[in-house]
Amino acid sequence: MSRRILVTGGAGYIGSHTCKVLAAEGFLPVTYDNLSLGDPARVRWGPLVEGDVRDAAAVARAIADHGAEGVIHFAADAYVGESVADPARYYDNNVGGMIGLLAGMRTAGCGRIVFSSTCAVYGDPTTLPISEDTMPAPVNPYGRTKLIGEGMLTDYAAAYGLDFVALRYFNASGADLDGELGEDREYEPHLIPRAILHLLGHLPDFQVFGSDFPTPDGTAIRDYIHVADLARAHVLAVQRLLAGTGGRRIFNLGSGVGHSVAEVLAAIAAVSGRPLATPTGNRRPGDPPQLVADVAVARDDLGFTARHSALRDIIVSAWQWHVKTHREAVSS
Ligand SMILES: NC(=O)c1ccc[n+]([C@@H]2O[C@H](COP(=O)([O-])OP(=O)(O)OC[C@H]3O[C@@H](n4cnc5c(N)ncnc54)[C@H](O)[C@@H]3O)[C@@H](O)[C@H]2O)c1
Ligand SMILES: O=c1ccn([C@@H]2O[C@H](COP(=O)(O)OP(=O)(O)O[C@H]3O[C@H](CO)[C@H](O)[C@H](O)[C@H]3O)[C@@H](O)[C@H]2O)c(=O)[nH]1
Repeated sequence: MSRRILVTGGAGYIGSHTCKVLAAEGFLPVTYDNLSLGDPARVRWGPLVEGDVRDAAAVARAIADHGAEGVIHFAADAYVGESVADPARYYDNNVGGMIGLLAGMRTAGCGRIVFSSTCAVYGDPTTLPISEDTMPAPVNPYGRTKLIGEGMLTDYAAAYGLDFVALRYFNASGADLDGELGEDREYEPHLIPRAILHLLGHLPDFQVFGSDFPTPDGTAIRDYIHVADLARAHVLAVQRLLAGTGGRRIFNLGSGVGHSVAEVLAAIAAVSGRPLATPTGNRRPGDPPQLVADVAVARDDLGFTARHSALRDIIVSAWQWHVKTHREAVSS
């Protein structure tokens, strides 16, 4: 029988891609999602349990009913700007979600978890690339809620014997290499899908947020990692926990290469074959100038190296998926 993993947020972007890879690796992913942002149509590789991670009793039931041996916890709110405007929502869902989930796991006797953390825990670091031993100093409520989540894992591990792997992703991007899944949100805040939706005529007001950063071309630099690579890293983390070979660890997940907003837009124009006019607006509050991962620890300890995260590969997969899914707006 396939080993079962409860995947909170499995109806979302990274969660659904991870369920697909889990199934390909012989696991049965049991999606646990309240569908606040998720889409049930993306739950195709295992059952869907509709529920909220803040509901400890429902989490415990889902784990027991499905015999889950571990949890991958994606369910959260994850927009930096929204977290600044409405921190209560973030503390409620992201910290409250951790409280409920970990309580439910304890009740059900499930002691292994892979946690979606973020490079936002680092804030605005001065030394690049960013290694895991950089002192966390988040600059927005979203990053602070994720750092609290990491702290809870450390404390629960010490007190209750929980085993965990926390993965600090840099910029998740791209679409499933078979074209089955992609990045599709009701409100889309991220650079690559926004630029593509703009080119396809679905988003009129696209602009570059700031060209006065202390970077070579003045636009902000990020480390983009393909969602297929992220998904594979989660499977490695789960396998590590199930094997009992050294959890309680934190890993960066990135490509190790930084690209500026201007470089990303040039790549989108090249892949699409369309000129992309890029008006420049103000900086977005809370955006650090540069975030690039040091990937050595994930490579040497987790055995993870990004394979699909060359910028062009990311853009090609995203472009193809959006063209297929959204098509051209009638009047662009
Ligand atoms: N997208 C990125 O670039 C990025 C970067 C770093 C970290 N992360 C983290 O990865 C995780 C997944 O991100 P994503 O981009 O796939 O987001 P997403 O919004 O596509 O998916 C989140 C899913 O969680 C569900 N959910 C939210 N609150 C819930 C709750 N209380 N109970 C049950 N389900 C709930 C939503 O319905 C949705 O399906 C998040 O934890 C996010 O913080 C994302
Ligand atoms: O329309 C847009 C959208 C974005 N940007 C810029 O493009 C870069 C990347 O922005 P994204 O919104 O795609 O990604 P972020 O780096 O802001 O966010 C990512 O990193 C965050 C941590 O800092 C969180 O983890 C978040 O979930 C994750 O998507 C930023 O400089 C942003 O200002 C634009 O210029 N125009």
